[in-house]
Amino acid sequence: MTQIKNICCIGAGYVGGPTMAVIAQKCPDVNVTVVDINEKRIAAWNDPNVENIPIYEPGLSEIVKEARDRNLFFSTDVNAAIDKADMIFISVNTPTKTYGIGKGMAADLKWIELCARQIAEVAKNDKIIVEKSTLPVRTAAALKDILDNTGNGVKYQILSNPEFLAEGTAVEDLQNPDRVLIGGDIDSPEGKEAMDALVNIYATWVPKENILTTNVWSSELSKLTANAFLAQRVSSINAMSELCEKTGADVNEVAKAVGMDSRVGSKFLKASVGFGGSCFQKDILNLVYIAKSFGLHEVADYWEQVILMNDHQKRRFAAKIVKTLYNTVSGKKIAILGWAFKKDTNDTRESAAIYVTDYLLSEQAEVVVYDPKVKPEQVYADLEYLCTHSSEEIRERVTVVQNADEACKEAHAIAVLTEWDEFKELNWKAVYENMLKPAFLFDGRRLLDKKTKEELGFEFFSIGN
Ligand SMILES: NC(=O)C1=CN([C@@H]2O[C@H](COP(=O)(O)OP(=O)(O)OC[C@H]3O[C@@H](n4cnc5c(N)ncnc54)[C@H](O)[C@@H]3O)[C@@H](O)[C@H]2O)C=CC1
Ligand SMILES: O=C(O)[C@H]1O[C@H](OP(=O)(O)OP(=O)(O)OC[C@H]2O[C@@H](n3ccc(=O)[nH]c3=O)[C@H](O)[C@@H]2O)[C@H](O)[C@@H](O)[C@@H]1O
Repeated sequence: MTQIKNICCIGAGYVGGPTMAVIAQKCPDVNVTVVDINEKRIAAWNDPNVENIPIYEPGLSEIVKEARDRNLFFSTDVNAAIDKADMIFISVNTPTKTYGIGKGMAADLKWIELCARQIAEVAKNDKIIVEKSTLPVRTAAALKDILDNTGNGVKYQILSNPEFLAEGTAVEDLQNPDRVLIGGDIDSPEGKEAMDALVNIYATWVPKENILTTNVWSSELSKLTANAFLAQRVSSINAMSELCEKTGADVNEVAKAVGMDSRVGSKFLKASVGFGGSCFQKDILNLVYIAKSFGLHEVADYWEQVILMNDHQKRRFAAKIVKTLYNTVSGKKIAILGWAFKKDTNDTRESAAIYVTDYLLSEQAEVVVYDPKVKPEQVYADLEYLCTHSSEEIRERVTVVQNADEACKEAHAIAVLTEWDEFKELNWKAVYENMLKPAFLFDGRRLLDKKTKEELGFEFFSIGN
């Protein structure tokens, strides 16, 4: 049986970093090297002060502290790590294509292909390649094509091992996963052996019955399907939130009543200003693109509606602010509480806050942002990326401050866009007193209690109520 001694992971991002840290923690006899072309990111992973690692996740810095320089290494020497490894995880970014065929929908596999070509060039002995990135179904065939055509006699097994962690709970999700999914060439002895090698890594801490093995295509497609199902639940409850606002029903009560049916389940039924994050939108768009490319237009339209509903939810929340403030926010100060796409992460990719702020800027608002974990430069970069407003305008009209009280001072309105716990604990009485009146409070996360806020004097609006 193949005994894995050296693992290399290409990509030291939100998935590669935490996933490899947990493997290194649980398997002290395996050397794990995480490599990346981004020198700044690798330097941050190696920062002597472990609090400065580039990704904020509860519990992660402790694990890095325990394993780093024991059997967990971060490096920019990609070739050396590939050469040494028996097993190579590919955990690079697979964003939506921004050019050419499939622009705005298909996954851009440029970075995946570069990894395959680099492995093909460097490898001198047989390797197990593990797709950790989220990929379109049948990508393994393309990888195999590239790897098998070098003519240097090296043999590869390609496994699909999609990651299901959610940001903000990555460590907990990795340590106690609902399931680990491994797809491989189940029909050949070599394929089976490679799968067993990866099963054995996870079996160090995951019960065997939670480790699922399938063929490669099922594994690749299951990841896109899982994200589509999760996002679809959020869009479904968000659709109901708008109907609740018109009818006097309360979306939290509806979600509870519906979710208590064990066939439905209670998770992922929290109405919000819209889902964000680097993956839901990109993975569903990718699914839509794949369906279309097979001519399955009804399938494509069905899933696309999840995205359209999400866009609508973000837009209607921003529009509600403008309409409530007497149809104009021009020159008015709006405080944005929370910029990350969910609490307990510093990741802002596709965060609803970006789109709401962009909308408010188009209405000429003055925006003040506070988020406990997001740096000012990230806020500016996120807005600039949309290209709706010039960099000068954004820097003139958007201010990023260091605490919530400062953000809310003399504001016309507050919008809560990330459900950080600390926003619940603010001195809301003082916040109210320091605002212009009437003081409007828009809760995009159903985080705050309506009754107590109204008692303080706020004009309070929350999603689905
Ligand atoms: N962020 C998340 O919570 C989850 C993400 N995924 C999937 O995992 C994959 C990675 O996602 P993230 O970690 O969020 O991305 P990320 O953007 O945080 O990290 C990717 C890293 O790969 C590096 N990279 C790209 N090409 C490279 C190359 N040729 N050689 C060396 N390094 C290279 C980049 O510099 C970057 O640091 C994506 O396919 C994503 O869909 C899956 C589950 C959860
Ligand atoms: O492939 C991925 O990247 C990951 O995508 C999601 O994880 P993540 O995006 O990190 O975070 P989620 O907890 O799923 O939240 C996504 C968005 O939906 C929102 N959401 C979530 C749940 C809910 O009930 N309501 C709601 O609005 C969150 O606020 C957030 O903006 C999935 O939950 C992970 O299983 C998957 O591995």
